[in-house]
Amino acid sequence: MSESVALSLKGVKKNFGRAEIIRGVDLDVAKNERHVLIGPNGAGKSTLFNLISGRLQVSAGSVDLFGETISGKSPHMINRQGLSRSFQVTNLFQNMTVMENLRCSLLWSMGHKYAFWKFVTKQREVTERAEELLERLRLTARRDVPAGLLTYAEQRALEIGATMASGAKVLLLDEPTAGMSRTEADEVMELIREVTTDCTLLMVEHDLGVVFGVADRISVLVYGEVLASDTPEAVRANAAVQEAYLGKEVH
Ligand SMILES: Nc1ncnc2c1ncn2[C@@H]1O[C@H](COP(=O)(O)OP(=O)(O)OP(=O)(O)O)[C@@H](O)[C@H]1O
Repeated sequence: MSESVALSLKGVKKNFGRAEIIRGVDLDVAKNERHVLIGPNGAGKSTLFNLISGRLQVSAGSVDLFGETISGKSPHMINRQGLSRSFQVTNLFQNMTVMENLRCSLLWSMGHKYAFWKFVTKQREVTERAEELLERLRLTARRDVPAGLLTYAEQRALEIGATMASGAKVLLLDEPTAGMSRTEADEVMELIREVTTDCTLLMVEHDLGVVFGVADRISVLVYGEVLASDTPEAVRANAAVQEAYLGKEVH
C-alpha cells in the first residue's frame, strides 16, 4: 500500500438480493486529492458512499483508510479513524450560533483525546482555532447568528467547517451544491477549496461546471463499475465516457 493513498477500494461489490449494484470497484484516492465521483442516476454513487462510510456492508472486496481496512467496521469507528461524511445541513445545531457550532465540533474531537484537567487548559486553544476557522469560512461577521438563520450557502460552509473541526482527514461530500443558484454554488465551492486544503475529498456532484472546476481526478461510475478514473482533461476526452454519460454537455 502506497503511503500517498488515503482511501483505497479493492474489488468492492454490493448485492441487494440478487441484484448486483456495485460490480467490482477498484478506486484509489490520493492524500489531499479532490476526487469527484460522477455517473448517471442509479449508477450506484450513493451506495458506494454508504459502503465507504460503513452504513452498508460490502458483499465482497475491501475498503482501506490510510492502509487500514475499514470495511466491516461501524460508521462510528470509521468516523473515529478520520473519515467523515457530510450530510447537507442536518449536522448543525440550528439554535446554536455559528461560533458555538464550531466550538462544539472542536471540543468533541478533543474530548476523546484529553483528560479533564488538560481539556480545561485547552479551552483557549479551542477558541483560537474556532476564530481561525470562522475567518477561513468567511463567517466572522456572522459568529453570533444562530445556524438556522444563515443562508443556505452559509449553512453548507459551516457544516463543512464543523466537519473539518471535528478532526476529519477524509471527507465524503454528497452533492454539496444541490439546490443552490450558480453564484451560491461557486461561492460554496470556493470555500470548500480553501477549507479542505489539508484534507482528502471524495465528492459526488452532478453539476459538471463544479466538477471540472474543483476536481484533481474524476471517476465515472456506470452500472456499478468504474468506467474511467483520471484527470479532468483525460475524462473529458474519453470516448467511452462521452458516450455513456457526458455526451450532451461535451458537445
Ligand atoms: N437498499 C436497497 N435495496 C435495493 N436496491 C437498492 C438499495 N439501495 C439502492 N438500490 C438500487 O441500487 C441502484 C443504485 O442506486 P444509488 O442510489 O446508489 O445510485 P446513484 O448513482 O446514487 O443515483 P442518483 O444519482 O440518482 O442518486 C439503484 O437501482 C437503486 O434502486
